[in-house]
Amino acid sequence: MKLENHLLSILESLHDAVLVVSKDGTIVYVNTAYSVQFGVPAHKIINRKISEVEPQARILEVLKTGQPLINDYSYLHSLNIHVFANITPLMEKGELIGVVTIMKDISEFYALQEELNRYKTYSTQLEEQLNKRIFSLLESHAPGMRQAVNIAKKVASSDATVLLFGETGVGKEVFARAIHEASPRGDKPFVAINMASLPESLFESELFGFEEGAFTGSRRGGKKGLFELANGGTLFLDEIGELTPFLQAKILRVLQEKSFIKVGGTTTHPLNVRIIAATNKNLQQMMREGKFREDLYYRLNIVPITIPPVRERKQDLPILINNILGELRAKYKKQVTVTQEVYEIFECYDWPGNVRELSNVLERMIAICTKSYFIPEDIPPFVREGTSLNENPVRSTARNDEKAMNLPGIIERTEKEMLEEVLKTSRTRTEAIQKLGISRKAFYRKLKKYNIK
Ligand SMILES: Nc1ncnc2c1ncn2[C@@H]1O[C@H](COP(=O)(O)OP(=O)(O)OP(=O)(O)O)[C@@H](O)[C@H]1O
Repeated sequence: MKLENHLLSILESLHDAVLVVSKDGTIVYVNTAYSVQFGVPAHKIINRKISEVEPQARILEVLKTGQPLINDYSYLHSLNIHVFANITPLMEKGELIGVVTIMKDISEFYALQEELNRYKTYSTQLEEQLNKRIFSLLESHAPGMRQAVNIAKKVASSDATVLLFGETGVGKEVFARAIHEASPRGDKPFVAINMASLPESLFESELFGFEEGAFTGSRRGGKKGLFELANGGTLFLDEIGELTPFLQAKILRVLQEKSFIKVGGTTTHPLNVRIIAATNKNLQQMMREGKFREDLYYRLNIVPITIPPVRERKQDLPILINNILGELRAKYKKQVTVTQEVYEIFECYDWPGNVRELSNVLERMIAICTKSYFIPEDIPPFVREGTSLNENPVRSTARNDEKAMNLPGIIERTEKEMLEEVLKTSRTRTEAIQKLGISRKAFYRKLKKYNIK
């Protein structure tokens, strides 16, 4: 078979549209696929100039440059379609004699792509809204806390292991739950395990479960362990710093092998969980002292997030109080508000037990409160006293007798002296505000109250 004789038949048999223009831009050929796909009979287009038919045709560019355009997207105004085309110069003896275009109508694909993009935008918006709701408890004005929340939001969508650092009661579990809920595993279980409360003897059966007959008196049908209950979801390993070296080795093996064997069993069960661990211990220090395994530390410390204590984010007290009171109001069926004086006393306390302590204090206050607002007298004495005692132990000890006589007066005097002292040793008022750890508003209110210029 002599191919040259059959070239036209070959072009006619193609399913892609073919259009050939001569050097001067005249359309000299379109194949049947072109006419069928675009609904243009050959006689209506042949001998017309491409520049008239489609003034912005990319073919004109190839005619001008002699350079091919491969997999080139364009929109054909004359036909109202989107096409992908290979536009190739036809050369003879080194000279351009025309251009051949092979195109595919991708309008349907294009429409689907557009729809997909619309859905993607919509799902991103929904995800953002969901994230906003999930992380709403962790809203903050403090840079350290905002940074922690931002990392949590970013890492939520992945399966990366997260290690949460923070003092007791800062909200490590609240963070872990938020990361879980915002993750693709959000509709699967979230299982929290407090490592400090697990005795070594029960560790394996609690975590891995046991098979029927694993030991005398073991339950019929065996028992699922926490690892199995968390399957597909998130496992929150709280107080990881409390694990004994023996248990550290056990946990490490499971994390390395991503599988576990039930007590009394031989079958290996795959572990499909996302791990979030938390500690209030300095794990690096523990590693240096040989109390925490390095390999376990590095396996857990993929994405570390440090949650600052409340004393470093006192500007968040109104948000935290609002969050907590929201629940307490419903629980106690009382509509209680917080007065400015109460805020100010709260701001001066260091909250060593962090959000948990704040929550307990508010609950204690709401439980005994008979008015529709809290006043300083509703605040437990240790918080009110902490206001002056924490700030200057020497001065407060010296005034113990006086304190017993007139506590509010002493608090005020001490506060005034502290303000004057901090102002004296600060270059700017902003610096003083930072040192005092109170809001700008509270700072200026106090200056006015004590007539400090
Ligand atoms: N941002 C917040 N808004 C409202 N309540 C919060 C917030 N953060 C924490 N809490 C509440 O404070 C208490 C302590 O929080 P959580 O248990 O998450 O702290 P933790 O750091 O895990 O504590 P621990 O170190 O003792 O395990 C809980 O009752 C929790 O609901």
